[in-house]
Amino acid sequence: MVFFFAQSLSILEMARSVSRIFSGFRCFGSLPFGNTQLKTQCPSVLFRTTSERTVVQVLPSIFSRKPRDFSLPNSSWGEEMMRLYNYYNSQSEEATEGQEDHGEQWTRLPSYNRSLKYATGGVYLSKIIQSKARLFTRNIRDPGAAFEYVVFFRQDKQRCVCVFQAGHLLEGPPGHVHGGAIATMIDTVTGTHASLLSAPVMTANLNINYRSPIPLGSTVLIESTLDKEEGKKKFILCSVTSTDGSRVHTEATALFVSISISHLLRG
Ligand SMILES: CCCCCCCCCCCCCCCC(=O)SCCNC(=O)CCNC(=O)[C@H](O)C(C)(C)COP(=O)(O)OP(=O)(O)OC[C@H]1O[C@@H](n2cnc3c(N)ncnc32)[C@H](O)[C@@H]1OP(=O)(O)O
Repeated sequence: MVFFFAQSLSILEMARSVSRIFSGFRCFGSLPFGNTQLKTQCPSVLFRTTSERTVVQVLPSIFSRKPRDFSLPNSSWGEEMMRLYNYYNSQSEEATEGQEDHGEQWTRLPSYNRSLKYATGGVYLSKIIQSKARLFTRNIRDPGAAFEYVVFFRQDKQRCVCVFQAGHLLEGPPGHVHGGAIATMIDTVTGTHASLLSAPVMTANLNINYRSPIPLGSTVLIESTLDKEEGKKKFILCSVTSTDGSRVHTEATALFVSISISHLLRG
């Protein structure tokens, strides 16, 4: 279960927004959740029952520990993964001060192993929903064993590109990546894209055509573009190709629907 807060903003605002996602939930207000209400008061967070008994009060220092950003290079990243990371990263420097930013550069999106833990107040939502919850794609400790990926976003083109290296634990057909693992990555990239447009969102529909198998251990590009927006619906197109673009592995369309937080808490 994943949700995030972001707005469609200029690229500099976007970068700030990305870092805010995980420090978000500040001044979250109160949320209806069965008989329990979560009330935040900046700078401290109060978690109360309906009888107004304070269960715990937390100071901001608890949230200051910096989480690991899994979208940064590690020793398992192969040559092609590093080459593409460096390529997109070299085009993603922040605009210098005073320079107008039109979102014409790539922005690398950080990626953590929990959706909620590092959000101010979110730790309590995390406890309510499931205290041991971890992001599906980031829950295998052995670097390189499963999903190694980094997502970049370009606002002016409404495009995400993900460099994905598929580890040995993702085997489906012998020597090749499992279709469910490919679907997971498509959902992740298109879901990230949709959430940048308006969050929180959930996948309503995902259509996938598998065109050619992806060799295990290889690096591929997953690209998403915004097809159209209709009210709270976001239609996203996605393709998975070899890194030189010569081979189409997978094509997909995805529909995301904006939801309210209470939709998630209802279960
Ligand atoms: C800055 C950012 C950094 C990002 C940092 C990243 C953090 C890391 C990222 C990881 C990213 C992972 C992303 C994973 C995302 C999931 O995997 S979500 C999990 C899988 N999805 C689910 O479990 C969803 C289950 N379904 C539901 O909850 C509800 O059916 C939905 C989808 C929310 C829709 O319910 P609803 O809000 O009541 O909407 P409803 O009124 O029924 O329909 C609204 C509209 O959508 C249409 N619709 C609804 N469902 C469908 C459907 N299946 N097909 C076609 N149309 C549909 C309706 O027809 C309606 O259309 P209109 O009449 O408005 O034209």
